[in-house]
Amino acid sequence: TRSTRPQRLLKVVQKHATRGDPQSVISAIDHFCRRSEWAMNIGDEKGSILDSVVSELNPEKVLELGTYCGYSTVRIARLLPPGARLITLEFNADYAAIARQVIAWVGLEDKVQLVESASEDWIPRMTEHFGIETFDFVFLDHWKDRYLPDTKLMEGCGLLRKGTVLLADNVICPGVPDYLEYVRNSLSYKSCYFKSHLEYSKAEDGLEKKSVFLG
Ligand SMILES: O=C(NC/C=C/[C@H]1O[C@@H](n2cnc3c(NCCO)ncnc32)[C@H](O)[C@@H]1O)c1cc(-c2ccc(F)cc2)cc(O)c1O
Ligand SMILES: [Mg+2]
Repeated sequence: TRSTRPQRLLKVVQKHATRGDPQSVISAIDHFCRRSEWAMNIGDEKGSILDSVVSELNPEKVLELGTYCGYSTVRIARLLPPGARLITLEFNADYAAIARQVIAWVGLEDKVQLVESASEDWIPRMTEHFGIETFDFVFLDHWKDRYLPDTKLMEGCGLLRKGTVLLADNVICPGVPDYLEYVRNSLSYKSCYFKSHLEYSKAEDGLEKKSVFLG
């Protein structure tokens, strides 16, 4: 049977990227998605904004919702200081298998823990299973109708502290209207919008960065 797009993306990484070199993996995936097959990675333009938010924050404990093929996982993990940890949740077994191989290719397994599970099942287990009380940085890039319920779940589980930064992809395209309305009107967040473009496209898209300042 025909291979899947994530399988073809992994082949491109294994053929064109250098083991242990995150930048070469990022470049190989971006080239493939721009020139051969579009895929829903954050991409290079929004990815640079993600890089600057992570670099400025220097987080120790990071949560990513929606791994897909691991492109943003690699972008984030490559910037983390020694001892920092990134937990990424992916409930599709096929995508998780691809992402594990991409993460292994760049040699970032010691910083990244991929949990093959739905976010709503694992957010409540972060403390007892990983000993994580609160996260410093959360990247949301999973189903768009799950950003708001999962944010409320993280609040309810006490995983967000004063200063925790949440960064959400696709706030314009495909869009996350309920999430935007909530975080822009809620008194416990201040937020800013980074205007950009949909990955590998000229369509408008953007990232919304929120920092929790009232615990
Ligand atoms: O739909 C988009 N992303 C979804 C990502 C889903 C990934 O995350 C995984 N996932 C989903 N929910 C959960 C979950 N928990 C929730 C469910 O229990 N727990 C764990 N993992 C979860 C999926 O298995 C996938 O791996 C998107 C679309 C466009 C787009 C724009 C324009 C177009 F024309 C077309 C497409 C651009 C983008 O950047 C996009 O991110
Ligand atoms: Mg996205």
